[in-house]
Amino acid sequence: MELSEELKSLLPRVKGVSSDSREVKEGFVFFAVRGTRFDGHDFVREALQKKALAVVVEREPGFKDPRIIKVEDSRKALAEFASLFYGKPSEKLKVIGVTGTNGKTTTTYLIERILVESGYKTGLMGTIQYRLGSRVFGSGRTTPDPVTWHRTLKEMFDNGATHVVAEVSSHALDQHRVWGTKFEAVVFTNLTQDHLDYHGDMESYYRAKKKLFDLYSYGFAVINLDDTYGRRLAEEIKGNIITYGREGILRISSFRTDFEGSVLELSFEGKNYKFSTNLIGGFQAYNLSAAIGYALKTGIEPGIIQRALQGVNVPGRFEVYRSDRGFIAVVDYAHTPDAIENVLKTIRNLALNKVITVFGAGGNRDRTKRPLMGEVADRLSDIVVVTSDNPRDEEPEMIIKDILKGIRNYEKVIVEPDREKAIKRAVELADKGDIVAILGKGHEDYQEVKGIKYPFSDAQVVKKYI
Ligand SMILES: CC(=O)N[C@H]1[C@@H](OP(=O)(O)OP(=O)(O)OC[C@H]2O[C@@H](n3ccc(=O)[nH]c3=O)[C@H](O)[C@@H]2O)O[C@H](CO)[C@@H](O)[C@@H]1O[C@H](C)C(=O)N[C@@H](C)C(=O)N[C@H](CCC(=O)O)C(=O)O
Ligand SMILES: Nc1ncnc2c1ncn2[C@@H]1O[C@H](COP(=O)(O)OP(=O)(O)OP(=O)(O)O)[C@@H](O)[C@H]1O
Ligand SMILES: N[C@H](CCC[C@H](N)C(=O)O)C(=O)O
Ligand SMILES: [Mg+2]
Repeated sequence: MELSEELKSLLPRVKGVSSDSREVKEGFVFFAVRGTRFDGHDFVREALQKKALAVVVEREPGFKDPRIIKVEDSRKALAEFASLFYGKPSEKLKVIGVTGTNGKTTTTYLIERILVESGYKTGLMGTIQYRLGSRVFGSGRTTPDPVTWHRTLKEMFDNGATHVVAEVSSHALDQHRVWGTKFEAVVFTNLTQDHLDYHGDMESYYRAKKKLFDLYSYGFAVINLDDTYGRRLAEEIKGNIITYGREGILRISSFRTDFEGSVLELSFEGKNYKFSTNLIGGFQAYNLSAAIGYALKTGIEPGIIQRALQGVNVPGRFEVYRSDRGFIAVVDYAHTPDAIENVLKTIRNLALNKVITVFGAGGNRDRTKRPLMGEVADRLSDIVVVTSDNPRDEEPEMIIKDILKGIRNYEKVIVEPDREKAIKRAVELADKGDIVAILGKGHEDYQEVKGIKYPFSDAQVVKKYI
């Protein structure tokens, strides 16, 4: 989508860009976008009163002003304009976008490690934070609004970055948060149930993800062929695609994992490779394959890839804590049915004795995944402690009720809405050879209740009681 000459002609005089009237100052261009809670068009007058240079709307606000400019899609116009305002940073960098239900954070950390090991100054943007090396540029949404997105790319470029690896969420794609970005490569990890509260159904969820592969410009795509939607995507899009999986162009031939780490054997373009990593979990075969596929395609030496994979640290993903009472606790970010299935299958295989699972579900998120999470935890655990995650604006007891609907063996279930008490209880129940899985919050250092983020960390609580 091209911006109008009228809009482009403003650029030399623009002092700032925003879609939030509360941030507008003199000389800003304000973009009115319709959202889930507000309609930005209700704040056009406020922006004009604050001496905005121009106000971009999708529909006439019911009064005239020479500064009002009408466009077809104000979200796209906002992102495109922000990109121009910040000097089209994605065209000065190599931007790698990773999307999918699970594995985005892990895969971006893997690619960042490999690029840094190769000597590239590499930015990272995603769920945990936006950083360049140890310098943090922000945090918040997994993928931020368009102004934050393009500004952060510019700031990273100004600080010497040559590459930026970023998670691109389905919400972001649906809201055109990264519109106007040119990608070096785009990666699809998998698509399983999550965020149906927002997308409504899996088809819409898939269509949102697919935008990254058919509406954006990129050099090549890396797609998981062992995922149903990945296979469909690889068939539906045209372009330079590297598939990965048991039958991919990058073919996984074997994978072993235990508490010491994992070994992946694969073949790619007629050569066989063997990589070892400190990461643990059967599902890591796929995150590793996506990252290695990107690296090999861009000509990074296997020896450098191997060195990078030895020391990967993804906060809150399969963090292992050992007790001197002979059991292990694992803190992990799994908060969807598929993620819980994947992490508990690995834990089931590694446990010498019982598996005790502690988890809840986020409030103001997909309600329909809750019983499915309960069913998986029930099937793969010996004891299940159902507790709270981030209740947000919902009642914890109501969220727990939704989860219990998926559980059949009530004799193995303990309900404890207080997350610290739930973890304490699980650790007290653990015997030698057991594994206690504490799922859903991972790296999060807060518990969000009715708009307030109270300090809370699974890892801190585990260390207190283990
Ligand atoms: C459902 C959703 O994605 N909402 C995001 C979206 O808000 P929205 O478009 O619905 O905006 P709104 O709040 O209705 O307001 C509409 C417009 O009016 C403007 N406004 C509003 C008030 C006012 O006084 N003046 C004014 O101009 C707002 O600035 C906005 O532009 O755009 C906002 C600005 O970028 C985001 O902060 C907000 O994230 C909410 C808080 C959120 O919780 N989002 C989560 C679900 C999310 O985005 N998650 C994904 C995926 C997570 C993952 O799976 O990893 C993520 O990328 O983080
Ligand atoms: N490739 C994968 N397939 C299935 N499950 C995975 C995969 N990678 C990680 N997981 C599980 O999903 C959890 C989330 O992983 P990660 O944070 O990398 O995903 P994400 O896509 O960034 O999630 P989010 O969308 O919530 O930010 C992990 O803690 C692990 O339990
Ligand atoms: N512990 C969080 C993880 C989800 C966070 C992110 N994926 C989102 O949906 O905002 C929750 O279940 O609420
Ligand atoms: Mg993430």
